[in-house]
Amino acid sequence: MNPDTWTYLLAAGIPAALLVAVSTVFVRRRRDQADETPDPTTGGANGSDVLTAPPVAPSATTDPDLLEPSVDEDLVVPDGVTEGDLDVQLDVPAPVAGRLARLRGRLARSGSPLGTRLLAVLSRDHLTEDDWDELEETLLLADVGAGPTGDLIEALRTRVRVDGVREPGAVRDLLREQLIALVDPTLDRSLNLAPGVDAAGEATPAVVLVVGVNGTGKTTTVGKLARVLVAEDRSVVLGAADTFRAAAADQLQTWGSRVGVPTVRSDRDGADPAAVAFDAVRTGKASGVDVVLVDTAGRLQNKAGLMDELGKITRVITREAPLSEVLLVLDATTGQNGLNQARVFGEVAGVTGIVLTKLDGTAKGGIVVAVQRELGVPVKLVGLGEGPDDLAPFDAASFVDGLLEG
Ligand SMILES: Nc1nc2c(ncn2[C@@H]2O[C@H](COP(=O)(O)OP(=O)(O)OP(=O)(O)O)[C@@H](O)[C@H]2O)c(=O)[nH]1
Repeated sequence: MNPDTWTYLLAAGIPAALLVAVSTVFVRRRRDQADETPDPTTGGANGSDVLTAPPVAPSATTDPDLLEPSVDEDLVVPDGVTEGDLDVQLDVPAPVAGRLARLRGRLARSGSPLGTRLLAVLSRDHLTEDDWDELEETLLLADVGAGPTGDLIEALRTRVRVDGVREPGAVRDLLREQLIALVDPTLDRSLNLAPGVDAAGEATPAVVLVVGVNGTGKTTTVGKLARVLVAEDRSVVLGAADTFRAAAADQLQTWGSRVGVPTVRSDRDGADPAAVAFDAVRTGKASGVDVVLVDTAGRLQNKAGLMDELGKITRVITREAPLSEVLLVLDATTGQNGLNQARVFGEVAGVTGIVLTKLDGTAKGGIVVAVQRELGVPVKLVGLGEGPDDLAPFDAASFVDGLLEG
C-alpha cells in the first residue's frame, strides 16, 4: 500500500470508527434513559456531549462542488470526546401523537377569532348580502386568500340557501366540513424518511434539507424535529449548514445534545454551507443513522444568490445520498410576505413540504390554505410555541377543530 492510501485510510477510517462508537453510545444511553423522568429545563449542552464533523477524505472526483467542500479543515472531531463526557441527563421528548390538540388552547390565548366569527355570522337568522360580505372579509383577514375564500363562500351559500341548513349544530358541522375540504385531507403529509440508495447501490440515511428566510424558525424546527424523530426511536445526525449566523450552530448543537443527537458543524464563521452539509451526510452514512437533518441559512439576498447557494448544497448532498425532503419553514404571522418568500423558495429549492411556525402567535390560520395553494405542496408540520416539543404533525381535521373551538 502506498503512503497516500494509508493517509486516506487514517483520515477517513478513524473518525468514522470513532463516530460509530460514539453514536452507538448515544443511542444506547438514550434507550437506557427512556424510563427516567424528563426534565425539560436541563439542556445537556456542556460542550462535550456534542460531536462535530470528522475530517472528510479528499474525494477522487474532479467536480468543483465536491472538491471544495471536502477540504474544509475546520471540520474536526474535538479532542476528548469520551464515554465519560456523554454522561449527561438526556431529555425524553414528549409523545408525538395528539400534539396538534394543543393548538386549540394556543389559539384561544392568541384570541383566535376565525372560527368564532364565522360561526357567529353563519348562525344569524336570515343571512343578508352584508352577512356574506362579512364572512368573506373575515376569511380574507385570516389570510385564507382570495381564491380559496371565493370557493368557500360559494360552497356555504349553496348549502345554506339550497339545502336550508339553519340549526346551529348543523351550521357548525357544515362549516367544519367545508373548512376541512379547503385544507384538503387527501394530501399526503407524512415525511419521507425511507432510507435512500447512493450511486454505488449502498443504503443511505434519509436526508432532510430545511430552508427558509432567517428568523422564520428553521433552527428551532430542526431541533424540534430531531426530538420528534428521537421520540419515534430513530437515530439522527444534524448538519449546521447555517454558517452565516454564528450562534446558529451553537443553538442547533444545544438542541441535539439534549436528546443525544450529534451535530456536524464548522468552527469557522462563514464556512461553506455546502461543505458542512456534505460532511453531515457523509457522517450520517458512516455511522448508519436513519436521518440526517440539515439546517441552512436562507438569506434571501436575491433570487440568483439563493439559487446558487441552495443549488450547490443540493448538488453536493445528492452525490452522497438522495434528498428525501426539502422542508420550507414559513412564519405564519408574516401573511402575504410569507407567501412571497414561499414563491421564491418554491421556485429555487424543489420544496416537498411546508413547516408553518408560530401558529400559536396568530389568529390567521388561513395561511395554511393559502400557502398550500400557492406552492402546491402540503403543510406537513406546524410550530405551536417555543417549547421543545411544540412541533406537531399537521392534520386537516384536528386543525379545523382547533380553529372552531379555539
Ligand atoms: N411562538 C413561537 N415561536 C417560535 C416557533 N418556532 C420558532 N420560534 C421562535 O422564533 C425565533 C427564531 O427562530 P430560529 O429557529 O432562530 O429562526 P431561524 O430561521 O433559524 O433564523 P436564522 O438562524 O437567523 O436563519 C426564536 O425565538 C424561536 O423560539 C413557534 O412555533 N412558535
